[in-house]
Amino acid sequence: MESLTLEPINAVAGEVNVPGSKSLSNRALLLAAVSTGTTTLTNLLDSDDIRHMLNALSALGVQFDLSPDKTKCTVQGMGGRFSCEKELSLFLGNAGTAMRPLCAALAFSDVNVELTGEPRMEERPIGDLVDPLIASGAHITYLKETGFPPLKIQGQAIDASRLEVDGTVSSQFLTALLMAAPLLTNDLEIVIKGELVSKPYIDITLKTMQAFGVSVDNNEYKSFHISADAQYQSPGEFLVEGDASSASYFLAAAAIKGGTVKVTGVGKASIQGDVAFADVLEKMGAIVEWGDDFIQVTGAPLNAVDMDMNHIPDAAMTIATTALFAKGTTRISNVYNWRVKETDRLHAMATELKKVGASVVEGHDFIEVTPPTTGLQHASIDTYNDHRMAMCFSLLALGDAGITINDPKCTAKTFPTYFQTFSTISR
Ligand SMILES: O=C(O)C1=C[C@@H](OP(=O)(O)O)[C@@H](O)[C@H](O)C1
Ligand SMILES: C=C(OP(=O)(O)O)C(=O)O
Repeated sequence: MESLTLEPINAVAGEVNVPGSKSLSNRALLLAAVSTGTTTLTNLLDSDDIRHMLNALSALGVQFDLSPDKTKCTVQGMGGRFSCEKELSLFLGNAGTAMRPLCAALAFSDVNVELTGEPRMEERPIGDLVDPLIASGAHITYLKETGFPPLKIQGQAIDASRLEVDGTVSSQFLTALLMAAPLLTNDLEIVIKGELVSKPYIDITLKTMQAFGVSVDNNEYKSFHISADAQYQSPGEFLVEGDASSASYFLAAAAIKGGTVKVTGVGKASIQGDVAFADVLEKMGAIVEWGDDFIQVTGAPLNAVDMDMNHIPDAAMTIATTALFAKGTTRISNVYNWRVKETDRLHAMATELKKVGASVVEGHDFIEVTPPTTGLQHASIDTYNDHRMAMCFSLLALGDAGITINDPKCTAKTFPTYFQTFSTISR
């Protein structure tokens, strides 16, 4: 297997313009496809997850023009539901932001499709989305395990007026229903069962829908109402913000090493909840400066934190490796759903942190990390086909022992050029 050894880095400094947000790229592509009018998306992310969405849209007959560097895409909106006579099989890799939203949108469309993915996708739950759709008349079948992809969808117009969705495992199920709701011709009430996780991603969904002309009544994240006359209208142009989760690695590097790093493309005007990662660094002792379109961090001695990080599930992983450079025991709590993402992230993180000498407690929904007293050890880190494992553990190069990352190309899911970009802030 390919591996990459990072020698110890003496200092970090510089400026990084992060690539476009995965969450916004895939939401905006889907909404542009079902809008009336033509949309030009700029600063689109070029990565595996986005490629899967683009391939799916293309197979469904959506016309778009992608620039040679794949960061600008002009989409001809279809003005409503998908319609395709051919039977299709759409391979969506391990992209949750393609699988879940396409599942709901296609269930309401005139299509006959199978949605498939990588082996890990077949272990990532989707029953909390599919079951309420089936209960309201959609024709969806599980092709292997009940509750998991692959799926067969025989889409059709349904006249559901109320859907109940469990919010305790993934916010992407609610996101999928919200984005698909305007494809129905009636009023829809979506009611959340249990405590909704990853709430800021719902804000991304609602704000993106708003940009495409649809307002949703949000009753304190407990229920949502979409009116029968809601219809997507192209905004003409849509600028994808830089990815706030991708920004976390560069900001953490500055916090750990003591230099100053400025990340541009995302800032205090961002609609992504993961910008709150910078607040965690500040709480740990780093100095943070904000602009509308940038975040700048200057390092200082770091102290451990004990925090509920349910609101920033992706960037919270970066705190787990940053904790190796902080004084005391860091506790990241209320992150049960790390277990159902690209890998079981609680277990993977605990296993690999132990390899560098940390003391780790892996709980059902939390992790505690205490740095070793005798210095970090060099280790060969397994990444479990999880882009964030590779990116988080690159921060170990800021210690005295360096680090070896196995399968570094797994960052292609959201950040194919990660290691090149990381080297630009290394001094
Ligand atoms: O809606 C989104 O764009 C996402 C929601 C989050 O998932 P969960 O809601 O499953 O926590 C996040 O982890 C994922 O990377 C992207
Ligand atoms: C959980 C993630 O991805 P997905 O969109 O596939 O859920 C992630 O990018 O960390």
